[in-house]
Amino acid sequence: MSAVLKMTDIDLVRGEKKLLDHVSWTVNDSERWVVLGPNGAGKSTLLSIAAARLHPTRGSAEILDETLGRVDVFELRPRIGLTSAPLAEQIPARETVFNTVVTAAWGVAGRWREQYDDADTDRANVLLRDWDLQGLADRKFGSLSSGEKKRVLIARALMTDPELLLLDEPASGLDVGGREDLVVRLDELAASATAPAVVMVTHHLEEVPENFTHALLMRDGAVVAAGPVADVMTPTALSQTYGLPLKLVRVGRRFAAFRQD
Ligand SMILES: Nc1ncnc2c1ncn2[C@@H]1O[C@H](COP(=O)(O)OP(=O)(O)OP(=O)(O)O)[C@@H](O)[C@H]1O
Repeated sequence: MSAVLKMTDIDLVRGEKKLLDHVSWTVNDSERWVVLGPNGAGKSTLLSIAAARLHPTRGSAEILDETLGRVDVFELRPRIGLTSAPLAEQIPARETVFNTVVTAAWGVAGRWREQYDDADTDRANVLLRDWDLQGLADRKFGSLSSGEKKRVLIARALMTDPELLLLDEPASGLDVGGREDLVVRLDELAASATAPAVVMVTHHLEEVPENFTHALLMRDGAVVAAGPVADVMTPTALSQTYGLPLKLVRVGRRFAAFRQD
């Protein structure tokens, strides 16, 4: 077991505001983490540091054995898969599904004059098959349903065969059927011994796949609790995180939370 992510005493300050406050967190290569916390808790900010898109103001962030600030982030980023709403917005609506996936090999969002070799094409085709997208390869990204777009973006994030996969609210905006379809697919990924380490930010406990192993709870830029799901996903820790009394319901190895009156 080795660490793919090691944050030590990280602060991130913008103006007067501390977006992250003394955050220490380690993710090992076989782990699948969910990050939970109320709006504005700092989840996306933390993920942006893990994705080598933001630097901490203080503290150290080691990503895949490289230290942020001492590494060329353009060499590091292809080793990290990322999906997020801002990245999705960069995909041109007229781009095809195949090109949306394959262009991740060059780290660009729209195909232009880059050359792709057979290995790139083969990898993109495997991912389209794995994510049940082969029938949509020639469709324009902008014409897809929300669920199809989410699958394309995850396939794209996996294009470079990353060692760390970061998913920022991958199921946002999906209906129950779309959510369940995605949760099952993410669960299969989480259960796979060949999958990279996974970190997923979500607002909804129902979206946590069964095979996710660890949870990080955040509030006001700070860590409330971090560790194995069984230790961390408790009514007490979740109530503290969200600032209201919560009842936790377990269905098998899935969760839901409701206000405790
Ligand atoms: N550049 C910035 N300057 C000042 N404040 C910022 C900046 N970027 C983010 N923030 C603030 O930092 C806080 C944390 O934002 P972040 O997006 O990380 O939270 P989050 O937990 O992902 O929230 P949500 O669940 O609503 O997406 C928010 O209060 C946000 O307004």
